[in-house]
Amino acid sequence: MSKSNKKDTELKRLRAVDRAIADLRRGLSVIVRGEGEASLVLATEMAFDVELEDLAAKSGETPVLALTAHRANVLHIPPTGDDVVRLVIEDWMDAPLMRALADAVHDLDQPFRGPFTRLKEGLPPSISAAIKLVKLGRLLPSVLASAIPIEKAGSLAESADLSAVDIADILAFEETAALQLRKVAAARVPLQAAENTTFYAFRPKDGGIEHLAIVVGEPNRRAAVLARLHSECFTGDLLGSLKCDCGEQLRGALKALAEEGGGVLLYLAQEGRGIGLINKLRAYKLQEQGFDTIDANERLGFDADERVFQPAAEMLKQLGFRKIRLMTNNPEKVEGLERHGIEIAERVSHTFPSNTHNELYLATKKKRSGHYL
Ligand SMILES: Nc1nc2c(ncn2[C@@H]2O[C@H](COP(=O)(O)OP(=O)(O)OP(=O)(O)O)[C@@H](O)[C@H]2O)c(=O)[nH]1
Ligand SMILES: [Zn+2]
Repeated sequence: MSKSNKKDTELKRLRAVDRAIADLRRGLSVIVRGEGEASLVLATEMAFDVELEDLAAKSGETPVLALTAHRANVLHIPPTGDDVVRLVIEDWMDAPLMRALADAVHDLDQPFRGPFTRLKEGLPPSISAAIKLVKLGRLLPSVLASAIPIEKAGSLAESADLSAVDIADILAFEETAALQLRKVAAARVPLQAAENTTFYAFRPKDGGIEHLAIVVGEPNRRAAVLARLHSECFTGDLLGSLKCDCGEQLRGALKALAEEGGGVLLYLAQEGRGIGLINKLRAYKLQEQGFDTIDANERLGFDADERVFQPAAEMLKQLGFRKIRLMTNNPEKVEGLERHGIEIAERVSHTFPSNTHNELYLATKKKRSGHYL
């Protein structure tokens, strides 16, 4: 395949995933196609009567409800050995119950009816990929899925005006988007903490999720450059939430970079460790109920940390920073960057005093996530 054809194909694939995400977020069903099998899927949190009727009408089948193994465990559904667990939809299960199965916020005030019947054999890869797809859309990781014959997927997509996306494209999405990142804007923005500062905006070629690199001063690219990877935190960065240490870490990093005379801060669109702001607020609600930051993520069905570090590595490389001194307490950031070709010459501790609201959060990161603190 020629270089330009390959690029066209990659863009088409990114676009197919992006379109499917947009539709799922609107409560529309989409087709996920695998090798010889396909599913029509709907995000469970968007399942109301109308959407469920539409799903059944289009597929001609009763769907199954798919959850992650984390979420199934919380619902006391025994494991199946797969990452995704499917439940049979029974007559007594209505739309509010289905949504409540996906959303842990009501676990304590609405004890679930049951027993549930789970399907133990033959998990279709299209359902696992659909869970990945709703996660990419920052929705709760649960779908309603009906099997459709693969040979009918194309005609159904056309006749019902549905998005159709291949499993392989969903699985490759984050990596492809990261490798397609390019600088689309650069401007000097003097900051209180660092007057000589330039912002670079990176955007994948398909117009997907944008990230920022903030270069302070004049970093010496021949030496290991002081660097910080900061995941977006609307509550902490902008509003000074006391539940986390993000605001202090952000401002502290800029100050340290200025004192050093040069360095780089990546501001990554990975709100809530990659689960998105709405899901982070759901996790905070669970934290009000007494669960810690990791259990809250897992009760919602997510992993403790859903971030990938390829976009960060790609931005560093494009800016000419191949060797860095990384300000972090998180061993996964060090490993994640190294895996993608960035040399970490040194890990620089990046700790700030706790307050009464974030004490437990910081202690949990140390105790359960292996953070150096
Ligand atoms: N899901 C979830 N995300 C949170 C919570 N508290 C903070 N965050 C998010 O966690 C991210 C903070 O990440 P970082 O500042 O990179 O922190 P870190 O992974 O602890 O690593 P270092 O600060 O580098 O040591 C931001 O995206 C926050 O929105 C929480 O309780 N739940
Ligand atoms: Zn935060």
